[in-house]
Amino acid sequence: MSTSGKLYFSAALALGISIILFQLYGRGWPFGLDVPLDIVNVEGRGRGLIATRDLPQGYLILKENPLFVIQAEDLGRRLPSTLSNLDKTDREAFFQLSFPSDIPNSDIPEAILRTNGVSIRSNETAIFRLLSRVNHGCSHATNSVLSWRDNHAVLYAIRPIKKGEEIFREYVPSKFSRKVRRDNLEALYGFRCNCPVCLLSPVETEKSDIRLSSIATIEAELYDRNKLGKEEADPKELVRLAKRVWGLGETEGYWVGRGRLAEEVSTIAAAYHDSDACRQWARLSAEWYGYELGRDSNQTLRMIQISLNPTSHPYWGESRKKTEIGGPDE
Ligand SMILES: C[S@@+](CC[C@H](N)C(=O)[O-])C[C@H]1O[C@@H](n2cnc3c(N)ncnc32)[C@H](O)[C@@H]1O
Repeated sequence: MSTSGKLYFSAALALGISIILFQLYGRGWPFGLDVPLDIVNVEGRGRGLIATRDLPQGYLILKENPLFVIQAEDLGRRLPSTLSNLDKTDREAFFQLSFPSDIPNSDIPEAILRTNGVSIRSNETAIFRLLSRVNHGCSHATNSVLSWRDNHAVLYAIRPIKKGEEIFREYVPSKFSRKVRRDNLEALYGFRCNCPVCLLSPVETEKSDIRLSSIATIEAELYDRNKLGKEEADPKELVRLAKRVWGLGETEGYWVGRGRLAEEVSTIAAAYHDSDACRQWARLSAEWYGYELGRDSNQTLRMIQISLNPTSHPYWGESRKKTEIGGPDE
């Protein structure tokens, strides 16, 4: 090979290796974002992420390693050493994240952490370059779900997202009236929610509030596990409640938690010995866990396993009564 050929080959090899390393370490494409997202200013919410093309339901929008993970307690002592252990690029990325404007300089690091920290396990908070840019959206504004795997976070599209749409996730559950949601967010995160659902007209807000409050009340009753298998529990009534929640969620456009809801009904079916219903509800649950948490998530795989073998359900035959529950379409 000629000298110029060797040079050309080495340059191409070096470029290839650097691209692979960037991908592996989740830093993204060196000349821009390697994800179908852009960071833009959004009215009333600072900066946010928008989709740069249509994303289908269940799409893995982002998979990201945190800049760091920190124990939530005793932050004042841990944060300075955590930041000084970061390399220069990561430290700069941290200081580019947002924080309230009225903060004295000495409090900025902690303010950045509080504004952008994502709770990943009980008592652990993580900071991300990109995921920390996702704004909160209540109810049907939420179009993505963030979950934590062993050492990285994933963000899935819970519904199809159009090119130019902002990506929202729930910082806290939003099955409350607008006033309660906004007060919660203000108390916990220090901002007044300006998501599209909180900006609905008073008439639309009232309708949405009624649906969300009903979902919360009915779910609380449904998830009261003690009811399962008790003599007084009426499995058909529990399934009716689950279908009611599903229907209200459909009208509201609020789909977060459908994997768990369908799993609950598969559990009722298992407890009351209805293998057909258990199989069908477990299949539905696997489908929705797939959208929310990924098709390779433990939850999805567990529900696929149950759909293949309903009697392997841990609650199989828990009740002495045998009852036909019926599938999702009945
Ligand atoms: C994790 S950061 C999200 C990214 C941030 N908007 C930015 O400019 O980098 C959280 C902060 O964004 C703003 N924010 C997020 N969701 C919001 C919403 N629904 N309404 C108003 N502000 C919001 C608040 O200032 C909040 O403290």
